[in-house]
Amino acid sequence: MSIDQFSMNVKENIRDKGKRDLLVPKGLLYKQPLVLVGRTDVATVTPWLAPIVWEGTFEPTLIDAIYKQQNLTIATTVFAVGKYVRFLKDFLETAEKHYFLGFRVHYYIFTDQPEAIPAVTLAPNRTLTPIKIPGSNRWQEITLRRMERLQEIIQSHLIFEADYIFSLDVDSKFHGPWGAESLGQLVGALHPGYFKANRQRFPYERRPQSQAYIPAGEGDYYYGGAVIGGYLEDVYRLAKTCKEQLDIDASKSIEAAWQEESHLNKYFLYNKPTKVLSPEYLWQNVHSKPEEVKIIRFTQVIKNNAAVRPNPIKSQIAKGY
Ligand SMILES: CC(=O)N[C@H]1[C@@H](OP(=O)(O)OP(=O)(O)OC[C@H]2O[C@@H](n3ccc(=O)[nH]c3=O)[C@H](O)[C@@H]2O)O[C@H](CO)[C@H](O)[C@@H]1O
Ligand SMILES: [Mn+2]
Repeated sequence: MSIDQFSMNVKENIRDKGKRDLLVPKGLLYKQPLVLVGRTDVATVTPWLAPIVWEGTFEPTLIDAIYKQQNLTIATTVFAVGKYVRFLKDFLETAEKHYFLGFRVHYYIFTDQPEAIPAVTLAPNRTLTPIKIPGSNRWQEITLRRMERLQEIIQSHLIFEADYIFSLDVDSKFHGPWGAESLGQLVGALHPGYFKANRQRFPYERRPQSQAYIPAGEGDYYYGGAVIGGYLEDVYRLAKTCKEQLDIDASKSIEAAWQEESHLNKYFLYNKPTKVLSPEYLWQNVHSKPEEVKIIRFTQVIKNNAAVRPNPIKSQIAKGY
């Protein structure tokens, strides 16, 4: 399928469903939005005027009511290769308690062991499709290959089946509500290790030979590779671009500091996300919870990399925190 054909299919898909207007059910009651009252301890908007989503910046009753009317399907892709299948049970069980409750969610589990997917009871309107892929003896290969798989599945299936997509790390658990406030055209999440850091400290790729190179003095935020979301068309373009950049790097035998996460950061620098999720949506319990983080919605579980990765390397076991 050509890109033009693909874009047309996406547009048809959207037009047919008549979605994306923010229609509110008549008579819905919610707290008055006040122009002079809001979060003052954190930035709630980027310099390019994309919302940064924090507790207290949105009204869940209102947002959910708006988006429920759109009859959406949220595709959610998760990779569980090798020993990472052990994370699926908690991931799915906690997602069923907190993630897009009341919405149609379609999980796509990419794994080398479909038989090891645990039988978790899903709420009505929620389904799970296993997709068998080969294993690998390098964890870096598994994480970076996600971009290629994402591109393929969006193009071949998801544009016909879903309205939004999230790609999430499997070594994660939900602890608090994650709903329609996270939806947008192109969505990234702030990495919990760097939201207070000076941009000089961000672990961007710093070698000019890599396509993921970000020069000193540039960069907005450090985004985590564990959460990518948006419209299918936009995430398709992101995945396709990152995959191409990863291939160019591979042809020069260079691998960016944090694989596809480095390429994602490069992409978001020049193709800004339209919505940015605060670290509430990507937490790690190794950090003590600061005052600004009122609620933790999604965390990376503390894992013993040596025990779960096919090729643990000491220097890569901890990222600058
Ligand atoms: C919090 C966060 O933003 N994490 C990112 C970070 O390290 P992480 O330490 O979070 O990377 P990770 O080991 O969790 O790997 C990322 C994901 O790849 C999959 N996987 C990985 C290895 C394996 O053997 N089997 C398997 O299925 C699995 O879905 C996992 O969640 O950097 C990685 C790239 O270097 C990814 O960008 C991660 O998203
Ligand atoms: Mn992870």
